[in-house]
Amino acid sequence: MLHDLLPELITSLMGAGCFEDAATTVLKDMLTGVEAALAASSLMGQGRVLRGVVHLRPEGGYQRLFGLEHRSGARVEGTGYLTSGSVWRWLVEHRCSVSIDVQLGVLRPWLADGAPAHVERREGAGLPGSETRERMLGRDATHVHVVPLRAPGGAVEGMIALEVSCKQAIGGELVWRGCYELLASAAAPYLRALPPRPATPARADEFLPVVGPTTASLIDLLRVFARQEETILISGPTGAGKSRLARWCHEQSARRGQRFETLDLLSVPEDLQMAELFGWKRGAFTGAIRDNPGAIARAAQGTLFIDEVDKLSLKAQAGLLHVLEERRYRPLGDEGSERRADVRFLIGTNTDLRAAARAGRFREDLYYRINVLPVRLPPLTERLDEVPLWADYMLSRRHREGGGQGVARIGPEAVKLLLDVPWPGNLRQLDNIVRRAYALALAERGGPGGELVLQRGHVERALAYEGAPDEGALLTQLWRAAHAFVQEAERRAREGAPLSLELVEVFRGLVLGAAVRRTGSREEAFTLFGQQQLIKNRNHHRALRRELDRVRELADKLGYEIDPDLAALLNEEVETPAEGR
Ligand SMILES: Nc1ncnc2c1ncn2[C@@H]1O[C@H](COP(=O)(O)OP(=O)(O)OP(=O)(O)O)[C@@H](O)[C@H]1O
Repeated sequence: MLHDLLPELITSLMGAGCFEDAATTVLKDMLTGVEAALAASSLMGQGRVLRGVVHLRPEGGYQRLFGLEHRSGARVEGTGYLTSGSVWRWLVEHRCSVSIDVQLGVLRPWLADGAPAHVERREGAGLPGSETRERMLGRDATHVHVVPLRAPGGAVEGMIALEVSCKQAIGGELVWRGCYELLASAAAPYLRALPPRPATPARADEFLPVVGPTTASLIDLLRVFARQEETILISGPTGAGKSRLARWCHEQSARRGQRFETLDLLSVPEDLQMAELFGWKRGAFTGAIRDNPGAIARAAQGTLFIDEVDKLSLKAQAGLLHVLEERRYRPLGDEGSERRADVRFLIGTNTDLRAAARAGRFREDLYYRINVLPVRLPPLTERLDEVPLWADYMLSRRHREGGGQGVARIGPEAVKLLLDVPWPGNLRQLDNIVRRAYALALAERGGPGGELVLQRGHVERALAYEGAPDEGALLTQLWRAAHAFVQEAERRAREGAPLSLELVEVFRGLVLGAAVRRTGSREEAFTLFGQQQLIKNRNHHRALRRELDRVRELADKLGYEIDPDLAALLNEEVETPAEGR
């Protein structure tokens, strides 16, 4: 009986040095239990135990995956075995074990300690989709038993899946006798707390030039995920490297060599999201003067990375859900039948999608559909061991690009300083700092040349620029604001109340207004933009009022609630001091 194995299991777990040791221990016991149950049943000699897999995936992303399988009479490690996203969802919600008849797609919940609940769920959430079933059958699994791994508060943070091949039991009863939940509870604290086995030095490459000790196990996991066809959800703060990692996943997948497309939803106005995704036929909407294939068609046979997925409108979310489930889509304005979407989807976000789903901003079903293989890329401050490596890589790249000879390296004091920066902009910010520091070092030396060492002073000065907005980023933000403006104008035009182009000039008023609020002085605000002459003639009050009138006019026209700071400014400006002429 599995019960009898418990004391020995705990002793072994106490001696385990890493997650993989603990996973091996508990899987061995469970697989032995399944074998014994099969042998004691009427199916004796008719079924085979295939493998067990431990998944550790607390909220936020997968942390570990480990499998043990029977091969030629021996148990060997294997990791590429995923269970079903919908079963995971079911487990999180119901927190009890389930067994799945893969062929029939029947899911049977079990009560604690192996008593089957008398419910057969043939419909609704929890049933593995047909793709998942095919994948499981493809590796011979006809029956899967899934046991939750719980955190102390009861939340499910992982699962153990045991797979059996027994064609005779399809549609019938495969008996999972034993107390798998008990063993899982005993093992859960060790599985959650033990560190991963020290990873073999990760291979850096052209697409992922740095893999530090902290992310090595995450990258190993992602390498396994990349080879599947399932959707990977990459979350992480802005600038952490999600887009580059998505590209790397494509290069690790069977689709490498095919197209890799990115659809960054931050730069696509809501009205055009569906069109950008699915493409359109000429005349599908005003301005559609020729056919456009759309991102899915452009990525055909390859990979499509949809970044900032949380920016999708609810309508476009429904469209994406359809294409993820049915693998079919139709371009806008196309009267023909739906087209097949032969694309592997990778999804990026820097927000908490689960929270967005709870708040009703993101469809829950879509969240679960894309949350099959979630990974969280930590902020740079959680992987400080990578800072010197990335800085070194970025510096050498810059040096090479600039035609520099010899090596460029970072002095030890400069490295120390880099380790103290909070890095809100993550790798992107680090790259900017390194570029600036390099430019300063070059300027100091009087131009390019041979070997170069970045000193602490260079980095200090580069960091001092941080408060100042990067010109490129500023232009990008203006570009996005322009899109938002045009989108609003389009909406109004459809309603027969077009916005006047004059109102575009509202931006000047907003800038001056912001300057007044920040400096607390009209004079300082105008001086900031070189308008001393206006001040001298005491015309700046009138100029400001004119500009702010435009802002007021736009605010009235749009009828939206405006930022309280802006509202205060507009009210404050009603009275204007005496002016010159
Ligand atoms: N694998 C990489 N190789 C080279 N540079 C990288 C890599 N990953 C990140 N970087 C650096 O970090 C910057 C940000 O990376 P990336 O655009 O992938 O981040 P992100 O997480 O997708 O950001 P956002 O959420 O803002 O889209 C890059 O422009 C580059 O300077």
